[in-house]
Amino acid sequence: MSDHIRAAIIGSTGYGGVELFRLLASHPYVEVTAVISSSAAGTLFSEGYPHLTGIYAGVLEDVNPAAIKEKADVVFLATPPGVAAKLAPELLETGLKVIDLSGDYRLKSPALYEQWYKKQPADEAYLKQAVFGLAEVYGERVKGASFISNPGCYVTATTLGLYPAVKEGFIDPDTIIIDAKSGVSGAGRGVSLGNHYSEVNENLKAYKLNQHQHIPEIEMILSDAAERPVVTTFSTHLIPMTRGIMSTMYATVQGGRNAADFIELYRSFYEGRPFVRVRDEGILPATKEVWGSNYCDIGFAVDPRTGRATIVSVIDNLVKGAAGQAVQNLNLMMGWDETLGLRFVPVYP
Ligand SMILES: NC(=O)C1=CN([C@@H]2O[C@H](COP(=O)(O)OP(=O)(O)OC[C@H]3O[C@@H](n4cnc5c(N)ncnc54)[C@H](OP(=O)(O)O)[C@@H]3O)[C@@H](O)[C@H]2O)C=CC1
Ligand SMILES: CC(=O)N[C@@H](CCC(=O)OP(=O)(O)O)C(=O)O
Repeated sequence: MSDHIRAAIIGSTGYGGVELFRLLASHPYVEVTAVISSSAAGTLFSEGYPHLTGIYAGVLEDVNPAAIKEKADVVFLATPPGVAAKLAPELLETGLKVIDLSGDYRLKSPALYEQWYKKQPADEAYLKQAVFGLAEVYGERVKGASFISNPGCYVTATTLGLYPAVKEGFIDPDTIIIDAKSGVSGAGRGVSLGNHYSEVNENLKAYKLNQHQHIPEIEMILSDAAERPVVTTFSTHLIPMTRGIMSTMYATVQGGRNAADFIELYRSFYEGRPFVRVRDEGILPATKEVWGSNYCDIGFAVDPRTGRATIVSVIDNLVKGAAGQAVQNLNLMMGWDETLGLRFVPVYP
């Protein structure tokens, strides 16, 4: 077990990449030795991100696997879909450890990836090699791995909120409906018509209904929990805030369980996992309560009149939904305490 490593970030000019930099900059065992850009190499990192003035004096570097290997032991890919599919094999072949934040290695079926992402899938041998890092569920597999595929942001909030109830038969998996909402940083730093200020401000929009690329990833995890195929309705909405995801999930309760039973199950399932916090009965979490942190907070309401449970799960999309969970996975990979570099209180208000 090593106690110091050097990290490179590809896609550092994006929101996921710059959030990785923020977290790694205060990690006790990690030094960021390269920030990489495919379009702005040679310019100062702080030029695009003035909040880093006086914090990181280095320039952005080219995407060159051999050169990255000279400077780093682990590389994070915070790049758009399709980039890691091509780049990760080359990075792995140099001997680098790789943590990919994109969706390129999450689905193990190339055909399924092509269907939902409309892009050329990664090589099947590398798809098999990538360990899916939903840390609180598959953390044991992450330990000692050298290639991690970090889960999607919506997927993290949703499946941490559903997995114990499906696994233990508290809800009927065939009745699940997921209503999810994200802040605009979930769409990355690039500007498009759908996410500029006057389109988003004072507005609430549903998008990608029945077509969201996270649907097969959610179904992969729920099917694993149920030990049979599960399909689900998953609806996404864009809300006028910067960070945060709330997944509100509805399902028919089995076995007459009440909210107290759910709370007891979840507290037991996530015991010893410091980043999942289960609210007391009658208290539902809000996105602001996890803002800037690696927490996933979960609350329950069970309606005896309808026989349905409502599960509310919140995360910060850029932390637990992306960079924070990637750092958590690095900690698990390296055999370190999973909270290293992530022990901070949410920003409030
Ligand atoms: N935003 C979020 O909340 C979450 C994002 N993700 C995933 O993480 C990844 C990054 O997302 P996000 O940071 O939001 O996106 P951004 O659009 O903000 O950033 C992506 C960065 O990737 C770089 N890039 C683009 N093309 C290439 C290429 N061919 N080779 C190398 N680098 C390239 C660009 O930088 P440059 O031009 O400088 O190279 C760009 O800044 C995506 O796959 C996203 O789906 C996952 C969970 C949550
Ligand atoms: C608000 C918003 O647009 N969010 C993005 C989340 C994208 C993402 O995180 O993509 P992958 O996890 O698939 O890499 C979306 O809904 O597509």
